[in-house]
Parts: sequence; C-alpha cells; structure tokens
Amino acid sequence: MANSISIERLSAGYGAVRVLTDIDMHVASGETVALLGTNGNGKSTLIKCITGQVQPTAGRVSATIDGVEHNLAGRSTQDIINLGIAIVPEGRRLFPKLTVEENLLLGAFRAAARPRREESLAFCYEAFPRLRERRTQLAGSMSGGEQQMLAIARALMTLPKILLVDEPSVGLAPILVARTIDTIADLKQRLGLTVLMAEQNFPQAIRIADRGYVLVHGRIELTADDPQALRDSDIVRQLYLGGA
Ligand SMILES: Nc1ncnc2c1ncn2[C@@H]1O[C@H](COP(=O)(O)OP(=O)(O)OP(=O)(O)O)[C@@H](O)[C@H]1O
Repeated sequence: MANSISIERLSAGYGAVRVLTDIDMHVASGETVALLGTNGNGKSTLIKCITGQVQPTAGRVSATIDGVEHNLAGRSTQDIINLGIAIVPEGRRLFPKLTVEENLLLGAFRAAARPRREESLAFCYEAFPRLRERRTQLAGSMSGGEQQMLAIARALMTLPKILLVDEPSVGLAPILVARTIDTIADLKQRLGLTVLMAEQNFPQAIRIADRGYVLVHGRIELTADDPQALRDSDIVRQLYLGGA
C-alpha cells in the first residue's frame, strides 16, 4: 500500500520571521529521500511542518497512508503519529531518567501499536542487541550512539509507515554516523518504510538516498532525481566543502 508525503508551495516561519518559502517536495512510497542543508537553513522547520509542530503560513502538506490521502493541516502531532508517521527528532529527545525499555514502551502509545508492543519490543531488541543488553539502564546514561539507536527504535515502536529522521548524525563520531545511516537503510528495507531524512552530513545521507533536495535559506535550491545528481551538483560540493 502506498505511503507517501506531498508538500506543495509551503511557507512557514516563527512570528514575523519567515524560514521556509515556496517549498515543493514529494516523498514517494518506499523511497528514502534526503533533505540536505547546512545549519539553520530550515530542515527541522520543514520536518516540523509535517509533524504538526509548526503550522505553515501557506501551502499544503498531505500524507498518503495505506493508500488513503490525509490533509495534515491543523492536525495535532499526536494525530499525525496516529496516522502512521513517526519522527526521530534532532537531539533524540529521550526520557533520560527512564530506562531503555521504558522509553521503548512509551513509543508504543498509539492505538494501533499498543496491542503489538511485545512483538515490536522483540523486533527492536533483535535489530538492536545493545538495547536488549541495556534494557534496564537509564537512557540518559547511554552513549551518544546508543541513544540514537534508542531514538530510532522508539520511533519504530509506533509501527510507522513513514519515518522522518532529523539529523541523525549530530553529535556522533564518524564511525557511528556511518553505522546509524546503515541502520536506517537496513530498517527501511526490512520494514518497507518510506523515509525522509534531514542531514547536514551530505555524503552519508547521499549514500542511502534514492533522491534528494537541497535547502538553502529556506528555499529548495536543488531537486535531484538520483544520488549521482546530488554528488555531481555544484551546490552540494560548494555547501559541503564550504560549510555555508
Ligand atoms: N522556535 C523557533 N523560534 C524562532 N526561530 C526559530 C525557531 N526554531 C528555529 N528557528 C529559526 O529558524 C531557522 C531555521 O532553523 P531550523 O532548525 O529549521 O534549521 P535546520 O536546517 O534544521 O538547522 P539545524 O541543523 O541547526 O537544526 C533558524 O534561523 C532558526 O534560528
């Protein structure tokens, strides 16, 4: 069944400050799409427009879940998660004083996920053996890489159809960045997810992306239909090497 996201002519900001202008973006069913941009160019704001945490000032955001289209305008984040869209937020946002397992079980709050939470937990422990080993450890005392794995696993506990991942590489050592990105690709494959991933680590994101967009000062500067087009693009090279 089709699970996709569509954004048309979207603008958004905070108060009088406009952050995103005229965004057109599509994530087709089963794709991994990279949303590339350096710091402060609006990636998180765009993800938050999908999750209902930021309300666009213009344009349309819709998602198709199991073949049914839903207009996401005005819906609460809870409602959007209930549809089957999960987010792995920037900075992980775990509950540091709760154990690994408690964090995971809290992920299974949505109605469709609750009855299957033991099964989901078993899946997460199989996919992330480290989390099983550390199930009783407080989340806040886990390493950065382990916390990122926990944040991804917690999102999976909602049994999503679409996974939004906001800058999974932040704060991780290079080897862990590569491992985290590989994990996302592997889970996408195994679970048949549709994935939108915001990243400022361009090469790592491009490695697993089917397509991508480059966001500069809140506008889509490049829409690339394949990873090679991203690699070959001047803007990607300029931004990544120049860090602008
Ligand atoms: N809650 C907020 N209130 C006001 N301005 C905000 C808020 N959140 C973000 N901004 C501003 O919006 C702009 C875009 O930020 P955003 O977090 O979307 O960018 P980003 O590409 O995700 O960058 P980063 O990698 O640093 O998170 C920045 O100028 C930021 O300061």
